[in-house]
Amino acid sequence: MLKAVILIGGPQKGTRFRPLSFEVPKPLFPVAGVPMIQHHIEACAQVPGMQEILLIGFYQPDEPLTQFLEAAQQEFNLPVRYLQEFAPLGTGGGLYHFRDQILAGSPEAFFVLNADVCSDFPLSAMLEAHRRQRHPFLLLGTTANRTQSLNYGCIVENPQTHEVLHYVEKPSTFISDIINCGIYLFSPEALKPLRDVFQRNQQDGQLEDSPGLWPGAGTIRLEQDVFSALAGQGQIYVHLTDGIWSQIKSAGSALYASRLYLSRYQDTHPERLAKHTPGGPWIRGNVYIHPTAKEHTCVLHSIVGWGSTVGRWARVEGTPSDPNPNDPRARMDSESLFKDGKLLPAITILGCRVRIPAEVLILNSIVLPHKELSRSFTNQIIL
Ligand SMILES: Nc1nc2c(ncn2[C@@H]2O[C@H](COP(=O)(O)OP(=O)(O)O[C@H]3O[C@H](CO)[C@@H](O)[C@H](O)[C@@H]3O)[C@@H](O)[C@H]2O)c(=O)[nH]1
Repeated sequence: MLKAVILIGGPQKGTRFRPLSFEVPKPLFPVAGVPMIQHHIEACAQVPGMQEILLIGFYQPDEPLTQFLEAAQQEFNLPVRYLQEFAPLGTGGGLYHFRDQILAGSPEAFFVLNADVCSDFPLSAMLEAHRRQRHPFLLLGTTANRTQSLNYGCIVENPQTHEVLHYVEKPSTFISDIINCGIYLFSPEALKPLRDVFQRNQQDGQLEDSPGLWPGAGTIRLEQDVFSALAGQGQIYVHLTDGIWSQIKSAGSALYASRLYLSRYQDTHPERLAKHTPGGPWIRGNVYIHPTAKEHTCVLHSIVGWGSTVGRWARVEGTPSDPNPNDPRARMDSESLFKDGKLLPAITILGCRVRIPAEVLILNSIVLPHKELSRSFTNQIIL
């Protein structure tokens, strides 16, 4: 029997996702037409023996989250429950705090997934690898180029055994081009080192300063406190993948992730892709059309918030910030909005209930919710 835990964080996280995260918590933001974590849940539900999926985070369980959980339980015929941390306990604190719930029913192993990643989730392959060796920790790893690797957890492996010999979270200089995907398979024994960190934290008192995290003993950073500490001791292994994978940190990366998932829909969900119908729009590429959308305008490389309207013959356009197509190891850059005091050209984002009149151009701009524009704008943040 297996379980899965999805780490969904909380309201202080996902600030690079504003203004989109004002309307809906980031883990529920639609990517390729469905909430971001629905892709995770679908992948977990397909693994034979999956018994339960637990979401751990520090959001208040509000209406959208409750509705999502109910719908997911029905669709996948599995318990999908939310466990709320009393404070931000870090990526490992919630796992330790809710250990009894995770281990209830004695699962053979449990997956742990960061909510803000897009992947084809090779969970069955990870399970096979785990069953061969039964090590406490199995990390999914992929490659990144030298510069971009510094934005991730970096893994030095033994290429023969795939043991993790050295792990550094977001190093300041190059360590390895193998990066941590934030997708793990843990055996029940993995909770023992978490208990050791908890007990050490209790003895040592005040934790070293970790911005945004609760300063109590219950806070555990999976990456620094566990992976770095246990690397080279025969407990942590890496499973390498060259499948699709990207982080979803900003609106630009959500758009890129949508593209990756849409390209998989041909195989996984052909019913979600728009088809050409007589008299309907001409469909080029892999397209998801929201049932409420009416097409009579040009929207490119943009995210349009709920309830927004774009007038006829208007053009809403952004500049995609996709990884360099000429570098097979390139990943999304952790984008910053400004360079040398200037707004960088990026995707256009319309917050919710924005009104764009007919026949205007909105280019490389971010429009905050509830704005009614009366003219064209280029390279602006409209407050
Ligand atoms: N429940 C809970 N979840 C949390 C907390 N803090 C973060 N998370 C969740 O844990 C995941 C990781 O978040 P970050 O702490 O922001 O780390 P990161 O910068 O995304 O880096 C992590 O992911 C990379 C891959 O995307 C890794 O390369 C890196 O090593 C690390 O694991 C996200 O899904 C986030 O919502 C917390 O206190 N509580």
